[in-house]
Amino acid sequence: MDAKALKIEAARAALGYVEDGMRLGIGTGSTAEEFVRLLAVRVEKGLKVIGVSTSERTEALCRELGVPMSTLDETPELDLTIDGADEIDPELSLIKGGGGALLREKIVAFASARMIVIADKSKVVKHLGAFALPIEVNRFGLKATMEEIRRESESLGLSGPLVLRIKDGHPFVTDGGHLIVDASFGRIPDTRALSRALHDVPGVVEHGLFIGLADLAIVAGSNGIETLHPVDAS
Ligand SMILES: O=C(CO)[C@H](O)[C@H](O)COP(=O)(O)O
Repeated sequence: MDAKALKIEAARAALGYVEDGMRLGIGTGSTAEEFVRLLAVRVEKGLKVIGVSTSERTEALCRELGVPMSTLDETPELDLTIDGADEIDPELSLIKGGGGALLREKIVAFASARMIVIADKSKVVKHLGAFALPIEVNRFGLKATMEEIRRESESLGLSGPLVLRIKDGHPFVTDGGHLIVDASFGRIPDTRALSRALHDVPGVVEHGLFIGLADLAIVAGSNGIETLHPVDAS
């Protein structure tokens, strides 16, 4: 099975957790998009849900396919969020933001009673950090912010290139109007310490470490679907 087929299988399995009447957070990325396509088919057949999207891109797809949508302001408490991830560790801590939607994704996940991550098996790792950590930053004072990120991360023994994300020859701009810096730290031994350190930098809006948010990961591999629960590392 190719990666797309695996994403569809993970999305299909996640649909089994969606119940009539649910308020659903809907993620961003190619796996989340497969989920939206399958959800739309169920909605057409009569499933009643209301969605809150994590990006303009997802919002547009949901509306195009007829999934009823709300906003987080109208619907501030959600039953379940289903979203993809760039990396998933055994605690179900995640790196997210490969698609640049990490801020809204985190706000929506926090507003949800449960979060289910859907992915193909290649996203499952022992330790987070091989995938460059996306950090959403304010445009103002970009260089000073990058310098401060460097200092904070070095104080934790982390180093590596910090690269401003570019798309089509221009800085990538998030739905919130911010920029993304991708930090290639390599293995991140203490994700909580790094999260705190990054939040100490005033120009950092949010980062792509999702710690303690995911309740379940549904991963699809060549041997089928696996359902992963967080392994307590404390
Ligand atoms: O965090 C994300 C977007 O900000 C995505 O969920 C993540 O990048 C995974 O994307 P894909 O399903 O396309 O591999």
